[in-house]
Amino acid sequence: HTSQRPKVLVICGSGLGLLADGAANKQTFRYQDIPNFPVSTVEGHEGCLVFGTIENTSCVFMQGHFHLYEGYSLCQVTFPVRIFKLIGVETVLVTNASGAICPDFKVGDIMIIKDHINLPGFAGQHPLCGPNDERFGIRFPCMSDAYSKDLRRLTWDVGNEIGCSDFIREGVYCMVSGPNFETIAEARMLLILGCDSVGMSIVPEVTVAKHCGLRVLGLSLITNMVSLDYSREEKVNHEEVLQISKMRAEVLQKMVTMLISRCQQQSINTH
Ligand SMILES: O=P(O)(O)O[C@@H]1C[C@H](O)[C@@H](CO)O1
Ligand code: HPA
Repeated sequence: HTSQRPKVLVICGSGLGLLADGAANKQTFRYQDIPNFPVSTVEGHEGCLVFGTIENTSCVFMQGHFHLYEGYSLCQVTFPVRIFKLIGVETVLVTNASGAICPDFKVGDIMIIKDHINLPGFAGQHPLCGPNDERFGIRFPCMSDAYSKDLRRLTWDVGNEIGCSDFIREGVYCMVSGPNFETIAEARMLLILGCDSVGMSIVPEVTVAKHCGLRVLGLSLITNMVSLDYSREEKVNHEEVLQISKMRAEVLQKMVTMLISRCQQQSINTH
């Protein structure tokens, strides 16, 4: 149904579907119309695939991704990554919303993901469990360099250029299954474990992407401060998460669009 053969996949997190707005020649498909594709069940995830071009790079945007808490298996959650690998994607740019564990972070910060902690993976909820399909990758993939150093460096440069270096951070993202937000004791544990932010997504997709040799960049928008203190009165909710995503969507879209065109100029992604 499309003649586009994207080289870049952008996965849009909660409230970040607008990231596709920077693309030209758009062609949109609803997940529900694609055979065997999961559908989005969460507010802030439109459930559309948008094909388009940025400069001369063919891209596909997933407006909405899938979560364990929706009842999907990790095989279903990561299914699109494998599809796009087969279609010819070489680079995956994942975005999501997360809560800050690092007390120095502020709401609205954009965290470049340097590394992650796969907490569900520790408990056996891992997308690579089961027979290994050698066509995609090896049985025991290395995960110590999941997030491309080149792309992280480029993100800092682009961030400086568009004047948002004040709210760019770099850190460790921890995935929990959700759907509840963390208890204070859990948040304190995550701080001790070395997490800078916590969320409910993208680690399975990144793991599968790395397994099949894709280059990965992860950007996590800090939408709330996670309570580490019993005396703190504020309570996090999804509406607040979506409100902050909306507030930063435009700048993130600018960043993502520039990153993709710079990648092409510097031939970082599509070699
Ligand atoms: O971008 P994601 O989907 O990771 O966003 C977070 C996790 C939950 O889906 C939701 C909670 O507000 O936001
Ligand atoms: O505080 C949070 N915890 C888990 N997931 C999240 N997604 C956005 N904020 C949060």
